Amino acid sequence: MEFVKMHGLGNDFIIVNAMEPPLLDRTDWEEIAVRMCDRHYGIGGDGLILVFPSDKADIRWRILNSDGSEPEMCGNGIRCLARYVYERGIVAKRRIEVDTLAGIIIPEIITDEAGAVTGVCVDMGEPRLQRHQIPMVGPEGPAVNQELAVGDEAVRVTAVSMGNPHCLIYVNDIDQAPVTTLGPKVEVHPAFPAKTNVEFVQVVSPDEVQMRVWERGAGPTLACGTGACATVVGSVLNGYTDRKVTVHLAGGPLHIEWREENNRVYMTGPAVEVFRGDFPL
Ligand SMILES: N[C@H](CCC[C@H](N)C(=O)O)C(=O)O
Repeated sequence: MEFVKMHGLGNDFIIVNAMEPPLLDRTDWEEIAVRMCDRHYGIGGDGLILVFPSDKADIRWRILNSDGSEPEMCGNGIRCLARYVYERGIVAKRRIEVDTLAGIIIPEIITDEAGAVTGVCVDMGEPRLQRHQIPMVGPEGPAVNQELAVGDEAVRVTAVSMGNPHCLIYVNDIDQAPVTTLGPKVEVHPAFPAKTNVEFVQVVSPDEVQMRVWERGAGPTLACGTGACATVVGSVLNGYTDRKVTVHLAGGPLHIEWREENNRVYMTGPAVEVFRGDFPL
């Protein structure tokens, strides 16, 4: 089975074109994702992206985490998908409509004067803030700067969904953030019935933050696109930043804007192809 390896700021994905039989008809993609994403026994990756035909958008995709779970959305992944289908002529348009579990998401290809792809801007849609939309247990309404008991710790959290759940924890020093200790505890906290991604955020200025992430179903990754979007929404709600923010991740910066006029979040960043190969099924 042919695949392409891509990444968005080091958040890396395996992409497979499943638009034709027999791949179109497979029902074991969760198991295949675990095998392909294994960094020792497989190709290695934070996730597997599958391209399918769609009757209501240009294409439909599935994104699977490296543990085989299926999130509603993935920001770095959809930039990689957009570049993949654009450069192969699968979708001969710069503005690509993708049918996802979070609704129709619209990446737009950015090129230089020579026509080379230099990045992707994605309309990530509107954030979801009501607890039932995260989902998060507790009194209905936005969860902004709420106290959450994690073991014998009391942590203040802000919860935002971009189709997938995010729990933001603000810290004073990003280099000391307990990503690999507190992250996995919050990921599976009973307050989040669908589990959650966990973002640690240090505010640098009204238009800059540092963020590190423990991802649901993938663990520590170098970048998280939906997490960066959630981080800006949460930072605005807490009064920490403006609506246009550079989110500095371990893998590099993402440019995020939560537009007041339409309540939609826009994410701009790179998508890079690393290698191609053939995986034995
Ligand atoms: N692990 C995430 C999905 C991937 C999100 C992240 N890689 C991104 O770029 O948005 C989840 O289960 O919600």
